[in-house]
Amino acid sequence: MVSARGIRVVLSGKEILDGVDLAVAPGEFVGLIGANGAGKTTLLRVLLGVLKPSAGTVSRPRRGGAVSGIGYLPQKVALDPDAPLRARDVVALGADGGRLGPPLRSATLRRRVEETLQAVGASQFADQRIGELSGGQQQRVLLAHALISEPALLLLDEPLANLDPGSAHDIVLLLDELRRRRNVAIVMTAHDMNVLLPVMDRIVYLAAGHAVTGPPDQVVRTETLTRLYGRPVRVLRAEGRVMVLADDEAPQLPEAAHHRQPFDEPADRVGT
Ligand SMILES: Nc1ncnc2c1ncn2[C@@H]1O[C@H](COP(=O)(O)OP(=O)(O)OP(=O)(O)O)[C@@H](O)[C@H]1O
Repeated sequence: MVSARGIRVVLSGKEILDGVDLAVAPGEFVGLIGANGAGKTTLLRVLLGVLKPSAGTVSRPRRGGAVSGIGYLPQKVALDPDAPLRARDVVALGADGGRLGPPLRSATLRRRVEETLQAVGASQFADQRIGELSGGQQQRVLLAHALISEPALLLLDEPLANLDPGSAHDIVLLLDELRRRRNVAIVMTAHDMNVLLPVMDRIVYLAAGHAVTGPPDQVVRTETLTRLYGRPVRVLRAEGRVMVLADDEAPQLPEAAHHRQPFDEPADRVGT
């Protein structure tokens, strides 16, 4: 679906990624996990093709001989609260982005918009102005915008940011259902891997410019992440949640829940 080999990215003379490999199969759910500044957005932009790596190769889904079929939801979407756009208009705007050939006829477009709004559970607020919607409702609309061109691959940059835990859980379940129903592959970044643990097939854990990839229970282990970070970390599991702490912080667990960890905004915050 998409594969990247030996990705190295240098920005303003600083090495951000080095030797990152990744391959995503159709219908697979991949979580791209890492602390602030670990390089998650950078890697997504490389996969999308808007950032050329300093070294390495990427192959992307093809449709009719041309590279196409990627839906992208950026981390920051500036939605003008006063824009005279209804949710359904925002979805329709995504319709022709990834397609080849003539634009969709209006009846076909209307039907597709309806179906996509329904798929993401946004039909009931389809006629409201986008600026009037809550964060979670907007996120559903933006997902529909990314989905309407029927991409084979969805690249989602922090789609759960600013959502309450209930809404985040709903969006994750929705994505899981979509990838099963449509066989769309999903690569999604997140700080807190916990919400993704029930659905992720694979994790790409980024730290110190490098990545480890594999099933979550193999990647999220003390010895694996200690090697990746290049310093001692401890993986703790409690009440079905996983936490990654600097080794010397681990015994002070209850306190650590309220303080920043040595890893600036660690990938998996305690108690979040
Ligand atoms: N255009 C740029 N020029 C120089 N450095 C950059 C540029 N874009 C990003 N960086 C740096 O690259 C590193 C990785 O940034 P990136 O946005 O990929 O991280 P991230 O894992 O997505 O972080 P976050 O979780 O905070 O969104 C950061 O140190 C950032 O400052």
